[in-house]
Amino acid sequence: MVKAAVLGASGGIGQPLSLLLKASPLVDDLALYDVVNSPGVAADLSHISSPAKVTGYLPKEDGLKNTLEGADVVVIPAGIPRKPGMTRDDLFKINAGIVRDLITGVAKYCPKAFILVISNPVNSTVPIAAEILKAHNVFDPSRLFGVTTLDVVRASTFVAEVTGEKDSRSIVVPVVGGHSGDTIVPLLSLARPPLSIPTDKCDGLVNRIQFGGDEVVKAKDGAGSATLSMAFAGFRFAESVIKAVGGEKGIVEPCYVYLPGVPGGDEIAKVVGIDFFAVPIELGPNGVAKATNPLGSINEREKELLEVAIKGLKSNIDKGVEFASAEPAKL
Ligand SMILES: NC(=O)C1=CN([C@@H]2O[C@H](COP(=O)(O)OP(=O)(O)OC[C@H]3O[C@@H](n4cnc5c(N)ncnc54)[C@H](O)[C@@H]3O)[C@@H](O)[C@H]2O)C=CC1
Ligand SMILES: O=C([O-])CC(=O)C(=O)O
Repeated sequence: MVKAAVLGASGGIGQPLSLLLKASPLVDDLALYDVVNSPGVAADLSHISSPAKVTGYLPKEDGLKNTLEGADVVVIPAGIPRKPGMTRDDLFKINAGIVRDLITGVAKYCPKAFILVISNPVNSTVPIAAEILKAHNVFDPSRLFGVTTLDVVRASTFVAEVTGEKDSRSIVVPVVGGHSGDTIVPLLSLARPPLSIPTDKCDGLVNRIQFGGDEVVKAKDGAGSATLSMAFAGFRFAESVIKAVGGEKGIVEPCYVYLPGVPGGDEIAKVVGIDFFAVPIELGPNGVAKATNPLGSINEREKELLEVAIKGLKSNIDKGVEFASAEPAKL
């Protein structure tokens, strides 16, 4: 039995993500939570002929508790998205409190669940989540993930556009660091199969992967940011976690984790000098089975990108940690 919960299920990401989870044979029970419209989304999805039972809850009448009790996987796309001219950090003011309160619910009602944080700024919302879980004495770093899969998906897609590869799924690019602009570090030198792209084109590609989110924000022109590609990416990551927990071996997905607390992470934390960082993670029955370190063999250009990313991440992480200790949840 796998119960998945989506917090922020009525939103631009929440709805298509919930659709993909409902369509998945790997999910038996799907609980949807939002401050608006979640019973409607649940009623709609419940007519789909797939195994998952779907329920929808609002905050009233213990909605968060009912959503989370018994949940194995909790996916969190709740919060406001960007408009043109905004950075992800501009979302902190509103989304930090939303994530803090939802994670407090997770700590109380399903402390052993795998938690997948999509809400931006991921660089800061994941440290907030960690602090809240710590405060409740239920923090298991192997079960808390910042979802950076969209960066990996974009890397495959954009590289394929340059190389002419028809099936972008066959291109795997490790993307490390964080999830915003120059904290995103695509490691093209470690792509599989190896790439033969001229250096000048590499710089353009790296920039497109780092700022791919801006392309969508600009094109949507005030109506939000990536939702459908994020639903695809979020589902891919959730499915990977569910499969690994179910015993499937060899699943590796880059994601943003608390390095000192996960197997193999301590050494990488020493190299980068910060605690939260995305690296390729081998998933297993308990979440993170092993953090892998691709940084030993990167090229000089990538080392420069890494340095910039670490600087930005440091302040994003500190901001999240400070917020969580200054403004503990009121729930
Ligand atoms: N990690 C990533 O790669 C990506 C992250 N995002 C982020 O995902 C978040 C959601 O984006 P969209 O779905 O486009 O926004 P949206 O505005 O369409 O949907 C957000 C949903 O969250 C709900 N919500 C707000 N406060 C809530 C609360 N306290 N409890 C439960 N639900 C609540 C809203 O009612 C709404 O339905 C944004 O912060 C966005 O920046 C977006 C794309 C990629
Ligand atoms: O750009 C945004 O604000 C949404 C996001 O995180 C992405 O598309 O990568």
